[in-house]
Amino acid sequence: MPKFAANISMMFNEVPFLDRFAAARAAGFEAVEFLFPYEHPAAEIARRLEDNGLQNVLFNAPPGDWNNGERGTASLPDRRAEFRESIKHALEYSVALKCPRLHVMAGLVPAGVPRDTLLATYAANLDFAAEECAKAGVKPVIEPINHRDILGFFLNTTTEATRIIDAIGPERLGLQFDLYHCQITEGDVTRKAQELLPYIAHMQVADTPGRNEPGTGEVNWPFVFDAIDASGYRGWIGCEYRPKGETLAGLGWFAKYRAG
Ligand SMILES: O=C(O)[C@@H](O)C(=O)CO
Ligand SMILES: [Mg+2]
Repeated sequence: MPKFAANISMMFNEVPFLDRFAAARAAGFEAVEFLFPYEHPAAEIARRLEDNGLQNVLFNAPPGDWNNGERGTASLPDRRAEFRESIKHALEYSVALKCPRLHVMAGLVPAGVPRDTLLATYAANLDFAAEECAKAGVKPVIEPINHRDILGFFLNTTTEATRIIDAIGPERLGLQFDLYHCQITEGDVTRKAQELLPYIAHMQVADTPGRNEPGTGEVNWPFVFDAIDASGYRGWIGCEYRPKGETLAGLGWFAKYRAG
């Protein structure tokens, strides 16, 4: 049976962030993921997890100035010192939250910098992240993102991602396989999920084209989820979607997967 984690950056926005843990648990989730925990003390988030019997399975390293459009610093040559600090800061949270995966975002391609320079920076930074994460028992992950949601993002395809993962070592760096981005950029999501299994350390889903809950768009999710399960994937699948209406009203698809 596939295991689903609620993405509480997108789901349960009816209540403030710290109250979304209880809301996710009440809806039948045993795990949560979110983009960024840094506005809240790690101890407070740890308490919410504990109080609600939830695991935290993924969050992102600090992405630079998110509110001003930045989407990660891992490929940016002039941000290496900041990148290193961001990984150390993230890992303090990983340890406190007992979170096994850390998403490291590549960043937006800056004008006038050769792609080779960005790639060399990306590789060096990911090697550093892998080293630091390993000491904390965490696996860093990278995610190819489509150009519609994040125009100009450095990492767009699973082929680019697996190339860099092979260079760093698949045991040190994993693929965050977001089927929503894959469906937009590449398609063939079921085959991709099966073929990329050796690289995948986390999955995420949303229906296309609207990025809403499974069943609101073009993908046959029961078929895809059955195939993922049959492939032997036993990791978490994050529900990284914007509910079309109320979060609870859109959880019909989840009824057959919820615990208990
Ligand atoms: O798919 C996404 O958008 C996210 O997983 C993310 O981490 C950054 O936007
Ligand atoms: Mg994603």
